[in-house]
Amino acid sequence: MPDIVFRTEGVTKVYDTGELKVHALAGVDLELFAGELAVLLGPSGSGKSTLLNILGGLDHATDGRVWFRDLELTKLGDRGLTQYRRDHVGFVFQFYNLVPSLTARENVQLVTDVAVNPMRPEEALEQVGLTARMDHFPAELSGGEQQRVAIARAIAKRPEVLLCDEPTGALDSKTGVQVLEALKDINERLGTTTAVITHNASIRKMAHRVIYFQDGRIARVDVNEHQISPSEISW
Ligand SMILES: Nc1ncnc2c1ncn2[C@@H]1O[C@H](COP(=O)(O)OP(=O)(O)OP(=O)(O)O)[C@@H](O)[C@H]1O
Repeated sequence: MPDIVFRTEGVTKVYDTGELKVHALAGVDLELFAGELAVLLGPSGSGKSTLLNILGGLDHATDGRVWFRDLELTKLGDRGLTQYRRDHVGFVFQFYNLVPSLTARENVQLVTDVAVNPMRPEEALEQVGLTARMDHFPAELSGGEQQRVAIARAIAKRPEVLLCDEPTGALDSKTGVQVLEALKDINERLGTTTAVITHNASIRKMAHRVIYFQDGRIARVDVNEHQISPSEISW
């Protein structure tokens, strides 16, 4: 039996913007397994970010149920979700959201200063291959390096899950591959369950499983028997 980290049952999400109701998720049943690297693919507007935000406790489902291990997220209020995010979830977004006036090390330290059992900032930056750049400011780093600082910041609190929304969306192929290598390394070395949303179909080749979205539903799940290394991916 696989060790299940996330389970969703009939999750729906309706955004009510007054005149218009947008059905972003229309009944999603999904399991994510401990230690896997799952890639979420699908057309723009198919609901990928909405689901990731619900799994990460950034948003509430309209209906249905979501569990992280034994914790039912759909029973939690805002305070419970904040605690859940703080204790268990690392996020990586398309834009790195680093503090420009702080060095790489200090950006990571913002998290390690308040986490319960964090790595040292130096250790987190070493995990993403940035030991030599720890005292650089974001403006002195390439886009890929800045994203790796953001990944170091996300993993420094040793989260059980890492949720990534278009982590290479702003990067060219070469720097994007370095970011994917950092994610793969963390998944393998730390065993962090990782979900990656992307528009880039070639990234699916490094995943254990590929989850295809269509119109707010999961259209298909493929198991990838032979994952290739990010260095063999280009776009
Ligand atoms: N805050 C919001 N208010 C209203 N509608 C929203 C909101 N957020 C998302 N939507 C709508 O919900 C649907 C699903 O959006 P979502 O961002 O989850 O899709 P996605 O698959 O991640 O798309 P993309 O690949 O473009 O990021 C879309 O129709 C989108 O316009």
